[in-house]
This record gives sequence, C-alpha cells and structure tokens, in this order.
Amino acid sequence: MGEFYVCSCFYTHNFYIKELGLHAIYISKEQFLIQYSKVLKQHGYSTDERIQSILSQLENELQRRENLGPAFLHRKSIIREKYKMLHPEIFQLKTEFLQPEFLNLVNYCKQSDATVGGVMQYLEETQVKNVYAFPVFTDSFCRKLIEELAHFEESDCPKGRSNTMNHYGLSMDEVGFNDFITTLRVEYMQHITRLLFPEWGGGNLDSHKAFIVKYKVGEDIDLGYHYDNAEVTLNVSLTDNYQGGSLYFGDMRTVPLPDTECSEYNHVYGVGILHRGQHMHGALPIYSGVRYNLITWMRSSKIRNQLCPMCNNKPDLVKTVGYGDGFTADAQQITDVCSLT
Ligand SMILES: O=C(O)CCC(=O)C(=O)O
Ligand SMILES: [Fe+2]
Repeated sequence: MGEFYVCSCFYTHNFYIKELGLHAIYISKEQFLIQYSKVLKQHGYSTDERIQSILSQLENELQRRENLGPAFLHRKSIIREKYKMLHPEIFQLKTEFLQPEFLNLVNYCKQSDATVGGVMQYLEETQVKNVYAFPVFTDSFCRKLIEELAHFEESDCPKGRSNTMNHYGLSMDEVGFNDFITTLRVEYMQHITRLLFPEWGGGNLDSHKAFIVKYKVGEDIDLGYHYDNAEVTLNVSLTDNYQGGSLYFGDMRTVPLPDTECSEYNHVYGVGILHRGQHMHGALPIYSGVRYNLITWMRSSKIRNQLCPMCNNKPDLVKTVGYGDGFTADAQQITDVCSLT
C-alpha cells in the first residue's frame, strides 16, 4: 500500500449538525456564528446556552478528527490483542460467502469483450437511474457477520464510530475486516465498477473506507440527505428483521434540492446496491427491528487527486494513517502536520 492522505478541509468542512439538518464549515467560532446566524435564528437558537451547545458539539468533533489517526491505531492495537473472534473463518473473504449470481456477474465483467449493455442482464431493477443492484452475500455469511458484530459490540474492546452521522455503526477495519474488504474491492468489485463507472475511476479504485451502519428505534433511526466521500459506494443489506428504512436518492450533489425528484429503494437481504458516491441519498426512519448494512466507500486517487469531493478544491494533502481519505501525492504540495500523523 502506498501513502494515502486526507485533504486539509477534513478539519474545517462537513461538520454535520443534526439539529440544523446541515453540514457546516467550521473554521472558528466567530466565522461559524456569522456564517450561520440566519440558520440558527430560523431554528430558534437565540439563547447563549443553546448556541453554546452547538459550538461545543463542533469543538468536540474537531478534536475527534484531529485525534483520529492516533486514536484509531490505539484502538486497533488493543482489539488485535484482546478480541476473541466468534467466527474466525469469516475474516478472510472466501468464494463460498458469495452468491452464485454475484460470481456470474463478476465473471462476465472480467471478460475482455464485456459491455455495459451485456452486464445489465446480471443486474436487478432498482427504479433509480444509475443505481444497480445484485445479490452479494449468502444468508449464512450475513448471519455469521451479524453475530460477529454483536459479539464485538458486547466485548469490552474500544469502539470507534464510523462517521458523525451514524453513532452506532462500526469500522470494518477496526473489527479486523480490512483484508476482507480489500479482496472484495480488488478481486470482485473493481471488475464491475470498471464497466459501470469508468468516469468515476471504476477501473482504479485503489482504497476504501468500509463500515457498518446500524439503525434501531431508540438509537439512530435514519440518515440525513448526503453524498459520500467516495467515487463509488457499495451498500449491502445484512438484515431483514426491520420495517421502514428505505433508501432515497436525489440527483448529483451539483443539482439543487428543489430541482431534484427523489426515488426510493427498499433494501433486500444479502443484496448490494452500487451507486456513485456523489449521488445524493439518505435513509428514511425505521420503525421496528434493527437494520444493519455494510457500506464500502470505494475511492479512486486518480479522480480525487484532481478535486477533493468534500471542498471542491484541489486537495491540500495532510499526512494521516491507513488509507486516509484516499488521496495520493503525485508531485503535489503536502502539508506536514506532525500532530496528525
Ligand atoms: O443506510 C443506508 O442504507 C445508507 C448509508 C449511507 O448512505 C452511508 O453510510 O453513507
Ligand atoms: Fe451514503
């Protein structure tokens, strides 16, 4: 694995504030209060106390982000030492975990004369343009993975949350599934994405961020409208004992919401959907049961090195650990922030 980086906007942009339903830019308290004064007023944030609660949320999130690298390595080393796996055999991806339809799809895509038209016969209808569905994992694998995740949740190992929008998910890397996801991306998914998303670096997806999202009444029940920090996203449904929780898609992030008509997609157990990371989407509330999905944000440094999808500028690279946000240094200026390495 080469060296990967984050863009410095990671420390200033996309601070999700659920109460305001937005992703904010946070450079300083003064900037935030000026830039968002209207929104704060609209949401009834007039007292110092209420505004202060938003500001401390932002400060905590900034600290979390600044400490992410060291905290991640620390958790990983504790987990590697202490965690007793329930199903050790599932930590390396084996063909038997995959549905025959998925293997047929990948085999078709591997052929040198495979075409976009030809691949359609291996895909399921989603009713959403440019969103493709196909069975991925067997029932038995999904069941074992859920058992493993529950077992991990119950252990006293430290848990790093996957992102700011979902508080009860898990990082697949921390639980020990990084090699599994790398195999899934390189040996399987990349053959499909090369055909379906060539303009999004589908043939050069060189890193990923994979995590579990969990929705349960009393915890997180939905996910706000957003785009992913990914070129292409694979989202596999791992459970079927819940109600509600449909996914909805709008348009690309460049299209304003009022000009967007949303379409819904209902997850199907073991089935994965594939979409462009910048295709806006969200998850509707569940109203019973528990919903777990495996989300793999696949990244192409070739694409993102040109423009950071989070700030829309040429990325200003900062060293980090692991895959960072999937940027690589091709003769670019690197900001060396020692405390973050
Ligand atoms: O819950 C889902 O199905 C969507 C999750 C998602 O979009 C994300 O985590 O980026
Ligand atoms: Fe997403």
